[in-house]
Amino acid sequence: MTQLPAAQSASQQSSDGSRALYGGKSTRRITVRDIGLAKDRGEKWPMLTAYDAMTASVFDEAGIPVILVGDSAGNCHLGYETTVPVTLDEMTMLSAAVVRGTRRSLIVGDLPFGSYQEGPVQALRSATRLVKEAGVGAVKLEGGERSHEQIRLLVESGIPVMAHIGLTPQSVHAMGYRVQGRGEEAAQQLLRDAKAVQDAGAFAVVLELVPAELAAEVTRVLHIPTVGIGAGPETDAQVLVWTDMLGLTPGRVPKFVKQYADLREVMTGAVRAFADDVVGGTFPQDEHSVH
Ligand SMILES: Nc1nc(=O)c2c([nH]1)NC[C@@H]1CN(c3ccc(C(=O)N[C@@H](CCC(=O)O)C(=O)O)cc3)CN21
Ligand SMILES: CC(C)C(=O)C(=O)O
Ligand SMILES: [Mg+2]
Repeated sequence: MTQLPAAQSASQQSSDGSRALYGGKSTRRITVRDIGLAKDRGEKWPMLTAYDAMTASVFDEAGIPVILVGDSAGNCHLGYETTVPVTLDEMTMLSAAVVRGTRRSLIVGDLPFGSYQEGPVQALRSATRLVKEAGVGAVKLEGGERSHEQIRLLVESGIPVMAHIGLTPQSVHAMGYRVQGRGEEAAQQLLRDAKAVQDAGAFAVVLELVPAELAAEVTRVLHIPTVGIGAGPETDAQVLVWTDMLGLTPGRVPKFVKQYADLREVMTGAVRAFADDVVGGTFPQDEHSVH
């Protein structure tokens, strides 16, 4: 039996930030339990999507505690128009790559459209693939009251579930990409959805494109963490699609995106410099050659 050094066990009981999800000392893989404890401490945390091992390794090394292998891979990685065509085979392959590229981040795999809507048994079969074949620590699925039986069976089976309510993009053909929870009736429905996923055992819930005041109320009422995207500043966590926040997504991005870099411009400049060098005969030079 290895004994914990005294200094380490003392620091784990302190409130000096050493246990923080972001900026903390621990190098082991983060668990859903750690996520729950962060809410009790009032600690906010960041989440980003990733769809490949290399990008995920950057976020892991930067200390991002939770990485979502989102089905936004459909439009951000695989070239589809929406998330609707994404298959469970595709999500399994991308999730496995993200797990392989990371050491500390909790990896959440998105269940794609059609892989859980038939019912709890189908949901369990699909989630089991992401856990066994890809190695994710949790799965995410869309829907509040309508998905509570799926959430309950997964959680009873030992698979942690992140729920996702408000705008649920897999339902784009039914609801469009519109703000959810506006008006008294829609706000009551969102609150019922939030309580339903918490009661079913979800460890966290994404609130997408809901009014900031309503997201704040849901965050106060729930004991599980809320993860906002277009849901104002009061949620326990914030998530963005990585290609949006780093300026790689072509064309228009949603209004809730803050762009922290312009990777499309950086990459275009570098690629043109390479092409100019090749055409002009200035690459390769002697240092890039073998003799
Ligand atoms: N690149 C990307 N970023 C995302 O955030 C994202 C995806 N893809 N794909 C999956 C879902 C779909 N999401 C979306 C898609 C469109 C809007 C959108 O058009 N929103 C309008 C506001 C609409 C309204 O006010 O009712 C906007 O201008 O922000 C929002 C979220 C979020 N997710
Ligand atoms: C936008 C987030 C929450 C998502 O579900 C995705 O990236 O697929
Ligand atoms: Mg998704």
